[in-house]
Amino acid sequence: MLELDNLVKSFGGVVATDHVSLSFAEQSLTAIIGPNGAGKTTLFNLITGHLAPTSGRILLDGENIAGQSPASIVARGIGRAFQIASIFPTLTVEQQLIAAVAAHQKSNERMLSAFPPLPAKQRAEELIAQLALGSVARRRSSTISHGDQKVLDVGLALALEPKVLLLDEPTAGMGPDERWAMMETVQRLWKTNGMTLIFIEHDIDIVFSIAQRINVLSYGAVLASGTPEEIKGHPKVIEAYLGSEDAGAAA
Ligand SMILES: Nc1ncnc2c1ncn2[C@@H]1O[C@H](COP(=O)(O)OP(=O)(O)OP(=O)(O)O)[C@@H](O)[C@H]1O
Repeated sequence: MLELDNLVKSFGGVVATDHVSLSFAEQSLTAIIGPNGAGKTTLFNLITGHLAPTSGRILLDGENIAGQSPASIVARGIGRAFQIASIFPTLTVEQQLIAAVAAHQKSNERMLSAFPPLPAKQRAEELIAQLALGSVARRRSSTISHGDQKVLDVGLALALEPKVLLLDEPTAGMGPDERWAMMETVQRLWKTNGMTLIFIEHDIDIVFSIAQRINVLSYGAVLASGTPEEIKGHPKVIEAYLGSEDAGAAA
């Protein structure tokens, strides 16, 4: 349903995205990995409309959305978690989710008029339960843990009911236990909400245990794409990315 076709993005002489062709099946869970500077975030910025590609197509359900504005791409169902929980530090977790749900319902008013949505508060409560944020729901977001703030960021993206959700390093800045808890939450949300989820992650253990498919980028290009088993045994990946220690483990 989401397909990148020969996508290229150059910044002057730097080719950050080098003829990338990838497809993401509906309701799949895919990780994007690669060394620093491999072009992972650039790829997300192209998909969300924050960057226009130099060439190539981004097909969502067959329609080319490459170069459209971020707002129009969000409206088409591609969401992304940003660090927005910290932008409204005086609002509680619950207030932020209610505001996000209400804003989404407002923007879809005409479309939804035939099917009245749940009241925003009720939908926000559902999200709080899914996000396991019940114990902090009435606290200002500036006073909750870094991990909970990142979960709230995911929830604010989910309030827009995306078909495709992009998460750029959801576990960044977390300790090991918090990382696994975060990824369990992400996995649960993915299963419950029936969406296509694509995440960038540096923690290889998390990637191999959670992702259904893994795309490896190197110097902007796709080095390998496959299931965790295929990627673990891929000679180019072992050589360029996993290193000799993991090569031994993967053998
Ligand atoms: N706005 C920009 N202007 C110029 N060069 C850029 C810009 N954005 C990214 N680049 C370059 O494009 C390449 C890919 O960067 P990108 O941030 O996409 O990599 P990444 O894989 O996300 O890295 P990291 O893991 O460090 O976040 C790098 O060489 C980077 O310097």
